Amino acid sequence: MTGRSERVVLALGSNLGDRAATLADAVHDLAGLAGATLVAVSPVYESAAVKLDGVDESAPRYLNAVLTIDYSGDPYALLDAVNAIEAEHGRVRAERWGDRTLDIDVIVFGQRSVDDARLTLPHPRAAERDFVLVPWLDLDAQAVIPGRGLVRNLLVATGNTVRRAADAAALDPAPAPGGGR
Ligand SMILES: Nc1ncnc2c1ncn2[C@@H]1O[C@H](COP(=O)(O)OP(=O)(O)OP(=O)(O)O)[C@@H](O)[C@H]1O
Ligand SMILES: Nc1nc2c(c(=O)[nH]1)N=C(CO)CN2
Repeated sequence: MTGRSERVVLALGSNLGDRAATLADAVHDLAGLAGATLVAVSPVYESAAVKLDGVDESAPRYLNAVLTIDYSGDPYALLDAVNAIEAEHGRVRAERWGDRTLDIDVIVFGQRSVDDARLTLPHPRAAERDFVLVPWLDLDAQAVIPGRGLVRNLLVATGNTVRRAADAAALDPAPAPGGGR
C-alpha cells in the first residue's frame, strides 16, 4: 500500500470475556494491519456501561482505550479491517450499544468528513463519550475533533466518570517472547 498516510484515532471497548487480553490482542492486530503504523496507545480506563437508556450499573463494566495509527489506506478499507478484527474476537451484533467482547470505533481519520450508510467521520457520538475523550487526551492534550473542537473542552461538557483500570496490563503491542498475558 502506498500513498500519503493520515493520522487515525481508534477507540477500543470491551465488557465481556477477558477484557484486558482482548484489548491487547486488538492493539496487536491493528498495529499489524497493512498500511498501518502504530503511533501511540493510551492507558486503559474502566467505566460503567452506557446503554441506550442511560448508564447501566448492573451490566458488566467496560475497559476502554484509544490508540493512534498512521494509515495509508482509505477509510472503508480500515472499517472492513476493524470489523474483521471485531468478528475474530467473537463480536456479535445483537443489540445497539449492547454488551460486547470488542468494539472498535474509528473516531477521526485525518481531517476527513464522511457521512454515508456505512461510515460517519468523525464518529458522531465520540464528542459525548468520556470513555473516548479521557484516554485520547492522555495521548494528545491538544486533540481536536474536526467540526466539534478541542477534546479537553468537550470533556468538560460530558463530565468524567471513567477511572484508570488498576488491574489492566499496559497495552504492549509487542509483548516479550514468553512474556504471556
Ligand atoms: N466512525 C465509525 N466507526 C465505526 N463504525 C462506524 C463508524 N461510522 C459508521 N459506522 C458503522 O456503524 C456500524 C455499527 O457499529 P457498531 O455495531 O460498532 O455500533 P455500536 O458500537 O453499537 O454503536 P456506536 O456506533 O454508537 O459506537 C458499523 O457496522 C459501521 O458500518
Ligand atoms: N462505558 C462504555 N459504554 C459503552 C461503550 C463503551 O465503550 N464504554 N460502547 C458503546 C457502544 O459503542 C456503548 N456503551
